[in-house]
Amino acid sequence: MGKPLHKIQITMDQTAMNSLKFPHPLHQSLSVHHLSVNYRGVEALRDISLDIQPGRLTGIIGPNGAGKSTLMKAMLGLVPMGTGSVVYGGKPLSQQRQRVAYVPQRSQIDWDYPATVWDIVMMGRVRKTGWLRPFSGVSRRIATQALERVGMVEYKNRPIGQLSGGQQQRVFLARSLAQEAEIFCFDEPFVGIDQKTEAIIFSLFRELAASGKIVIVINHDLGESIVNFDDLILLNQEIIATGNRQQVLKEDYLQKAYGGRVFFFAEKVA
Ligand SMILES: Nc1ncnc2c1ncn2[C@@H]1O[C@H](COP(=O)(O)OP(=O)(O)OP(=O)(O)O)[C@@H](O)[C@H]1O
Repeated sequence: MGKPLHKIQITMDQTAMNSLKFPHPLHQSLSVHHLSVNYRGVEALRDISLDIQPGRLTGIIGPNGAGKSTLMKAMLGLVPMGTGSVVYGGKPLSQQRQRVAYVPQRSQIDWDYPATVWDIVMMGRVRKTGWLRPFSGVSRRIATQALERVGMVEYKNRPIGQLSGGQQQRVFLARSLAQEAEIFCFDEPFVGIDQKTEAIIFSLFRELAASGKIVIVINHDLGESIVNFDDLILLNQEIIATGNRQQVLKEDYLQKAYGGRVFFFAEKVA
């Protein structure tokens, strides 16, 4: 590939540079072994096995109904697995929920819930603080810093329902930052947001990955933004392909996942 190769080179150099700049003390991958999920007898996921690496921005892609959200939820113990296991640092992830920050799809959040921006971000500190205990000064500082990082600190007293979609997404991102997690999971964070906010969110994801976190993002959009991902999991009930972006964005894999509906764009974005 003459022209696209140039693009690949730049991205690979960037990733390599990040690894050098930010050593990853944890170096623990997240491993999924033979995971399957059935909803009332209907198979949603079949025999999924994969490894997700820290320090990389990992995207889960696939057509509507492929099981992307189900995979994320099953990994986090939010829907029951039929078979399989999910292991992090030698232990089941379900026993280590405090290490995980999860932001669900917008449609699964009750935006009429009477909470301010500050309330939402402080929810990220509840596990570290304990229920019904007052938040410490440290927790308040961490929450403020998280809001500053997403550029939302001046909105801290606003009811969450009164913000735009992009602002709401940034607040939930701040809540996940306040959790000080090791594994970050985002289900379709770019739905209904403008390109500027998308760029801000991607740069935060990249920062998280560069600091050695596991960052997993479901992304239904196969447009140019796909170049932001280091690794991809291409799914359609089963794994079609996993690996780095160049390994996954191949015409035959995409056609297998999407059928005839996908036009060949792999050279352009890989
Ligand atoms: N709670 C549920 N009960 C029954 N079936 C479900 C449930 N949740 C999802 N499914 C089914 O499981 C399959 C996978 O759904 P899932 O939401 O994981 O796919 P997805 O890839 O995230 O889709 P989309 O891109 O449309 O969000 C679909 O056929 C869906 O209808």
